[in-house]
Amino acid sequence: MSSNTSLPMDRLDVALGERSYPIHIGAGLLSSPEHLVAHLAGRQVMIVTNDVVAPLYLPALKETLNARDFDVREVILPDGEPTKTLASVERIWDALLAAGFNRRCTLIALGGGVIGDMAGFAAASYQRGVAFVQVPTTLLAQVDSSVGGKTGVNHPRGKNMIGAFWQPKAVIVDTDTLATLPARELSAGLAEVIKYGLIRDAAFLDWLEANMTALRALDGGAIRHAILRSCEIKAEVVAEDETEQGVRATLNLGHTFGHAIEAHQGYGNWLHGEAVGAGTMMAVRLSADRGWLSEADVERVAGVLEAAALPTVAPANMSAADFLERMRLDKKNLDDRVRLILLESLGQACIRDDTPADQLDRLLRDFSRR
Ligand SMILES: NC(=O)c1ccc[n+]([C@@H]2O[C@H](COP(=O)([O-])OP(=O)(O)OC[C@H]3O[C@@H](n4cnc5c(N)ncnc54)[C@H](O)[C@@H]3O)[C@@H](O)[C@H]2O)c1
Ligand SMILES: O=C(O)C(=O)C[C@@H](O)[C@H](O)[C@H](O)COP(=O)(O)O
Ligand SMILES: [Zn+2]
Repeated sequence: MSSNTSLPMDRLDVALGERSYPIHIGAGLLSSPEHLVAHLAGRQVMIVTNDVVAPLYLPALKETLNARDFDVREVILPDGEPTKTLASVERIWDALLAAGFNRRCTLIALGGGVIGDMAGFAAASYQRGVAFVQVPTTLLAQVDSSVGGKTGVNHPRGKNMIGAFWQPKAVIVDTDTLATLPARELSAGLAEVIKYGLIRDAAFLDWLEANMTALRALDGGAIRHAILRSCEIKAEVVAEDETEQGVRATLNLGHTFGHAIEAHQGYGNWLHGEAVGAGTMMAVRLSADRGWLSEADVERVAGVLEAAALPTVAPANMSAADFLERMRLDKKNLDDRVRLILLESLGQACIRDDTPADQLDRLLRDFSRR
């Protein structure tokens, strides 16, 4: 732990050469904006947020930046996954142009993953690229979406189909913001936390099983450890493979199925983390069908997902054909094979495009029948 303010704080770095950046994690960081201010490119600052987060956290952030003489503007978008569209990004571009902001401006993404992904894409594309800082306020954004530079929007045919890799200048995680997060959203974030244990750290999975009650009760120590270990794993993977040529794809465990669920159900009806929960169960079942996991492993994963109050079955209204139609469009596919993230063991992921068609079909039918 490093501490260069009066607040206890952890610091990690995402090692990407000249695009490297810090992740600061601590309680109350929004009220001590030094870390944020250090990463603002010039005086022009555009805060991008939504109408749920704005009343909670925008006034204090604006006040501290105004007090330091920044030219602070804001865009307040409607809440939710349905607004993760190019039209919303256009609203951010419009606000930047209306303010006369130049290439030395900085965007601040204040909110969950939806805001972070859109603000990041607006930053990647405004005047061919300006700085942005992530201030994630959901657990999901604090453990996953704020780190790694995947930015973009949804297309009706598929999740995150339009976007760019564009790294933030810093990630500022104020764990106090989780106090206002609805329980359903906390569970959605836990899906990505569980993912890290499954793909890369069996000991972390053991720890999650033992600490799920504390996490759901927002125990400070447990939350801090979960965020720190998740960010460490994500930073490590991203540093190894920034643009998903290989190992980064393992961060997609459960997502091929999950993204199909989100798009098919209509964006926002199943939360991203909920769809990833069900999708993870499908990937785990398939890994067992392929002979890599035991039935006891499958039960363990179902147990930890259920303890996090996440779904472990697919939506009743989705057929195998519905799944396959969406899965064929997945960004990981390189030719006409479906590329899936599976588990060789709990804590060890693999990337496979050799699932026999009849085995995949049986899995999809089994999950569709539940
Ligand atoms: N870029 C990446 O690497 C990456 C990784 C994972 C997920 N994602 C994307 O992130 C999105 C999901 O992010 P999310 O789960 O944060 O959803 P979200 O951004 O919709 O936020 C969830 C809900 O919580 C509200 N909220 C945010 N902070 C709050 C707070 N502190 N108190 C009360 N309410 C608060 C939001 O307004 C929203 O209603 C999806 O679009 C997903 O595709 C991206
Ligand atoms: O950072 C990554 O890489 C991930 O895959 C993290 C995922 O949790 C996240 O949902 C991501 O947005 C999915 O990316 P996509 O390329 O499958 O759209
Ligand atoms: Zn995800």
